[in-house]
Amino acid sequence: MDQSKEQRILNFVLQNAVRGDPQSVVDTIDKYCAQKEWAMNVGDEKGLILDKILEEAKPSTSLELGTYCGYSAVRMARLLKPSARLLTIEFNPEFAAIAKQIIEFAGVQEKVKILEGPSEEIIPQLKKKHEVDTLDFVFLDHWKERYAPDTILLQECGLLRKGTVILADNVVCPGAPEFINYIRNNSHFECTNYPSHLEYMKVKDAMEKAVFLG
Ligand SMILES: O=C(NCCCCc1cc2ccncc2s1)c1cc(-c2ccc(F)cc2)cc(O)c1O
Ligand SMILES: [Mg+2]
Repeated sequence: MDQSKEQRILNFVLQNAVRGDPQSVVDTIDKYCAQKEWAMNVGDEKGLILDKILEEAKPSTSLELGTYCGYSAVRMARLLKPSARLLTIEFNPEFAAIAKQIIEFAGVQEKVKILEGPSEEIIPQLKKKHEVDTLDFVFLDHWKERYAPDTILLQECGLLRKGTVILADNVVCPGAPEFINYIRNNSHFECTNYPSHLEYMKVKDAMEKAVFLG
Protein backbone atom coordinates (compact mmCIF):
# COMPACT_ATOMS: atom_id res chain seq x y z
CA MET A 1 0.00 0.00 0.00
CA ASP A 2 1.36 3.43 -0.90
CA GLN A 3 3.01 5.37 1.95
CA SER A 4 1.24 8.48 3.19
CA LYS A 5 2.97 11.89 3.27
CA GLU A 6 2.87 11.68 7.08
CA GLN A 7 4.64 8.29 6.99
CA ARG A 8 7.30 9.80 4.69
CA ILE A 9 7.77 12.64 7.20
CA LEU A 10 8.14 10.10 10.05
CA ASN A 11 10.68 8.04 8.08
CA PHE A 12 12.69 11.17 7.23
CA VAL A 13 12.79 12.05 10.95
CA LEU A 14 13.84 8.52 11.97
CA GLN A 15 16.64 8.57 9.38
CA ASN A 16 17.86 12.15 9.72
CA ALA A 17 17.10 13.55 13.19
CA VAL A 18 18.98 12.82 16.43
CA ARG A 19 17.07 10.55 18.82
CA GLY A 20 16.30 12.39 22.09
CA ASP A 21 17.01 15.82 20.54
CA PRO A 22 13.71 17.72 20.05
CA GLN A 23 15.35 20.64 18.25
CA SER A 24 16.82 18.28 15.65
CA VAL A 25 13.35 16.73 15.14
CA VAL A 26 11.79 20.18 14.61
CA ASP A 27 14.58 21.23 12.21
CA THR A 28 14.38 17.94 10.29
CA ILE A 29 10.61 18.22 9.72
CA ASP A 30 11.03 21.84 8.61
CA LYS A 31 13.78 20.78 6.16
CA TYR A 32 11.60 18.01 4.69
CA CYS A 33 8.48 20.17 4.37
CA ALA A 34 10.34 23.16 2.94
CA GLN A 35 12.33 21.15 0.39
CA LYS A 36 10.30 18.02 -0.44
CA GLU A 37 6.59 18.04 0.52
CA TRP A 38 4.54 20.85 2.04
CA ALA A 39 2.68 19.85 5.21
CA MET A 40 0.50 21.76 7.69
CA ASN A 41 2.99 22.03 10.58
CA VAL A 42 3.06 25.46 12.23
CA GLY A 43 6.59 25.69 10.79
CA ASP A 44 9.73 27.65 11.66
CA GLU A 45 8.53 31.26 11.19
CA LYS A 46 5.26 30.97 13.16
CA GLY A 47 7.05 28.46 15.41
CA LEU A 48 9.31 31.24 16.70
CA ILE A 49 6.19 33.28 17.64
CA LEU A 50 4.79 30.19 19.40
CA ASP A 51 8.11 29.73 21.24
CA LYS A 52 8.16 33.32 22.51
CA ILE A 53 4.54 33.37 23.69
CA LEU A 54 4.91 29.94 25.34
CA GLU A 55 8.11 31.00 27.15
CA GLU A 56 6.37 34.15 28.44
CA ALA A 57 3.42 32.05 29.71
CA LYS A 58 5.65 29.44 31.49
CA PRO A 59 2.66 27.03 31.55
CA SER A 60 2.32 24.01 33.86
CA THR A 61 -0.69 22.61 31.97
CA SER A 62 -1.06 23.19 28.20
CA LEU A 63 -3.60 21.95 25.67
CA GLU A 64 -3.13 21.66 21.91
CA LEU A 65 -6.03 21.07 19.52
CA GLY A 66 -4.77 19.45 16.32
CA THR A 67 -1.67 17.29 16.87
CA TYR A 68 -1.09 16.29 13.22
CA CYS A 69 2.44 14.79 13.10
CA GLY A 70 3.44 16.16 16.50
CA TYR A 71 5.68 18.98 15.22
CA SER A 72 4.20 21.68 17.49
CA ALA A 73 3.86 19.23 20.39
CA VAL A 74 7.63 18.55 20.19
CA ARG A 75 8.29 22.27 19.66
CA MET A 76 6.32 23.20 22.79
CA ALA A 77 7.46 20.27 24.95
CA ARG A 78 11.13 21.17 24.34
CA LEU A 79 10.49 24.49 26.14
CA LEU A 80 8.36 23.18 29.05
CA LYS A 81 9.81 22.80 32.57
CA PRO A 82 10.26 19.12 33.63
CA SER A 83 7.05 19.02 35.72
CA ALA A 84 4.90 20.69 33.03
CA ARG A 85 2.41 18.72 30.91
CA LEU A 86 1.02 19.09 27.37
CA LEU A 87 -2.24 17.40 26.37
CA THR A 88 -2.77 17.27 22.60
CA ILE A 89 -6.01 16.23 20.87
CA GLU A 90 -6.03 14.57 17.45
CA PHE A 91 -9.08 12.94 15.87
CA ASN A 92 -7.31 11.21 12.92
CA PRO A 93 -5.92 7.86 14.16
CA GLU A 94 -3.22 7.70 11.44
CA PHE A 95 -1.95 11.17 12.37
CA ALA A 96 -2.05 10.26 16.10
CA ALA A 97 0.03 7.11 15.46
CA ILE A 98 2.65 9.08 13.50
CA ALA A 99 2.73 11.83 16.15
CA LYS A 100 3.22 9.29 18.94
CA GLN A 101 6.35 7.93 17.21
CA ILE A 102 7.76 11.39 16.50
CA ILE A 103 7.12 12.54 20.09
CA GLU A 104 8.81 9.39 21.44
CA PHE A 105 11.78 9.73 19.05
CA ALA A 106 12.25 13.33 20.26
CA GLY A 107 12.29 12.05 23.86
CA VAL A 108 9.49 14.31 25.12
CA GLN A 109 6.91 11.56 25.70
CA GLU A 110 6.99 12.11 29.52
CA LYS A 111 5.59 15.63 29.02
CA VAL A 112 3.12 14.94 26.21
CA LYS A 113 -0.14 12.96 26.23
CA ILE A 114 -1.99 12.42 22.93
CA LEU A 115 -5.79 12.18 23.32
CA GLU A 116 -7.54 10.65 20.31
CA GLY A 117 -10.99 11.86 19.34
CA PRO A 118 -13.00 14.96 18.44
CA SER A 119 -12.26 18.03 20.58
CA GLU A 120 -15.91 18.55 21.48
CA GLU A 121 -15.99 15.06 23.08
CA ILE A 122 -12.61 15.24 24.81
CA ILE A 123 -12.68 18.78 26.22
CA PRO A 124 -15.55 17.91 28.62
CA GLN A 125 -13.50 14.92 29.89
CA LEU A 126 -10.33 16.89 30.72
CA LYS A 127 -11.14 17.64 34.37
CA LYS A 128 -12.38 14.25 35.56
CA LYS A 129 -10.69 11.79 33.19
CA HIS A 130 -7.40 13.65 32.63
CA GLU A 131 -7.05 15.37 36.03
CA VAL A 132 -6.84 18.89 34.63
CA ASP A 133 -7.69 21.75 37.01
CA THR A 134 -7.37 24.77 34.68
CA LEU A 135 -5.30 25.38 31.55
CA ASP A 136 -2.40 27.85 31.47
CA PHE A 137 -1.90 27.72 27.69
CA VAL A 138 -4.04 26.60 24.71
CA PHE A 139 -2.78 26.24 21.11
CA LEU A 140 -5.61 26.13 18.53
CA ASP A 141 -4.53 24.42 15.30
CA HIS A 142 -7.43 22.12 14.38
CA TRP A 143 -10.53 22.73 12.23
CA LYS A 144 -10.69 26.52 11.88
CA GLU A 145 -14.49 26.56 12.29
CA ARG A 146 -14.05 24.78 15.65
CA TYR A 147 -11.83 27.51 17.13
CA ALA A 148 -14.78 29.63 18.40
CA PRO A 149 -17.10 26.84 19.59
CA ASP A 150 -14.23 25.05 21.36
CA THR A 151 -13.10 28.30 23.05
CA ILE A 152 -16.67 28.67 24.36
CA LEU A 153 -16.67 24.99 25.40
CA LEU A 154 -13.39 25.47 27.31
CA GLN A 155 -15.02 28.34 29.24
CA GLU A 156 -18.21 26.36 29.91
CA CYS A 157 -16.14 23.46 31.28
CA GLY A 158 -14.35 25.80 33.69
CA LEU A 159 -10.97 25.12 32.08
CA LEU A 160 -9.91 28.77 31.63
CA ARG A 161 -8.57 30.92 34.48
CA LYS A 162 -7.64 34.59 34.72
CA GLY A 163 -4.52 34.87 32.54
CA THR A 164 -4.96 31.70 30.44
CA VAL A 165 -3.21 32.33 27.11
CA ILE A 166 -4.93 31.08 23.95
CA LEU A 167 -2.84 31.15 20.74
CA ALA A 168 -4.54 30.43 17.41
CA ASP A 169 -2.75 29.44 14.20
CA ASN A 170 -3.98 30.33 10.68
CA VAL A 171 -6.24 33.29 11.41
CA VAL A 172 -5.47 34.63 7.90
CA CYS A 173 -4.79 31.43 5.90
CA PRO A 174 -6.95 29.34 5.78
CA GLY A 175 -8.58 31.90 8.16
CA ALA A 176 -10.82 31.65 11.21
CA PRO A 177 -13.27 34.57 10.74
CA GLU A 178 -15.88 33.38 13.27
CA PHE A 179 -13.15 33.00 15.92
CA ILE A 180 -11.65 36.44 15.21
CA ASN A 181 -15.10 38.05 15.28
CA TYR A 182 -16.00 36.25 18.53
CA ILE A 183 -12.76 36.82 20.43
CA ARG A 184 -12.11 40.46 19.42
CA ASN A 185 -15.65 41.50 20.43
CA ASN A 186 -15.52 39.70 23.76
CA SER A 187 -14.54 41.91 26.70
CA HIS A 188 -13.32 38.84 28.60
CA PHE A 189 -10.37 38.47 26.22
CA GLU A 190 -7.37 40.74 25.49
CA CYS A 191 -6.31 40.07 21.87
CA THR A 192 -3.04 40.58 19.98
CA ASN A 193 -2.41 39.78 16.28
CA TYR A 194 0.97 38.47 15.06
CA PRO A 195 1.33 38.79 11.27
CA SER A 196 3.48 36.07 9.70
CA HIS A 197 3.40 33.71 6.70
CA LEU A 198 1.87 30.34 5.93
CA GLU A 199 4.32 27.59 6.84
CA TYR A 200 7.02 27.06 4.18
CA MET A 201 5.31 29.58 1.81
CA LYS A 202 5.39 33.31 0.96
CA VAL A 203 1.60 33.49 1.53
CA LYS A 204 0.46 35.83 4.33
CA ASP A 205 -0.86 34.29 7.53
CA ALA A 206 -1.12 35.39 11.18
CA MET A 207 -1.49 34.07 14.70
CA GLU A 208 -3.87 35.59 17.28
CA LYS A 209 -3.18 35.61 21.01
CA ALA A 210 -6.19 35.94 23.33
CA VAL A 211 -5.61 36.25 27.09
CA PHE A 212 -8.65 35.31 29.21
CA LEU A 213 -9.37 38.10 31.72
CA GLY A 214 -11.67 36.01 33.96
O1 LIG B 1 -6.67 22.60 8.41
C1 LIG B 1 -5.64 22.81 9.03
N1 LIG B 1 -5.43 22.26 10.23
C2 LIG B 1 -6.45 21.43 10.86
C3 LIG B 1 -6.56 20.02 10.31
C4 LIG B 1 -7.76 19.38 10.97
C5 LIG B 1 -7.37 18.34 11.95
C6 LIG B 1 -8.23 18.22 13.12
C7 LIG B 1 -7.79 17.92 14.36
C8 LIG B 1 -8.82 17.79 15.32
C9 LIG B 1 -8.70 17.45 16.66
C10 LIG B 1 -9.84 17.34 17.42
N2 LIG B 1 -11.06 17.56 16.91
C11 LIG B 1 -11.20 17.90 15.62
C12 LIG B 1 -10.06 18.01 14.81
S1 LIG B 1 -9.92 18.39 13.14
C13 LIG B 1 -4.57 23.67 8.44
C14 LIG B 1 -4.60 23.93 7.06
C15 LIG B 1 -3.61 24.71 6.46
C16 LIG B 1 -3.65 25.00 5.00
C17 LIG B 1 -3.29 26.26 4.52
C18 LIG B 1 -3.32 26.50 3.15
C19 LIG B 1 -3.71 25.51 2.27
F1 LIG B 1 -3.74 25.75 0.95
C20 LIG B 1 -4.09 24.26 2.75
C21 LIG B 1 -4.05 23.99 4.11
C22 LIG B 1 -2.56 25.23 7.24
C23 LIG B 1 -2.53 24.97 8.60
O2 LIG B 1 -1.52 25.47 9.38
C24 LIG B 1 -3.52 24.21 9.21
O3 LIG B 1 -3.45 24.01 10.57
MG1 LIG C 1 -2.01 25.36 11.40
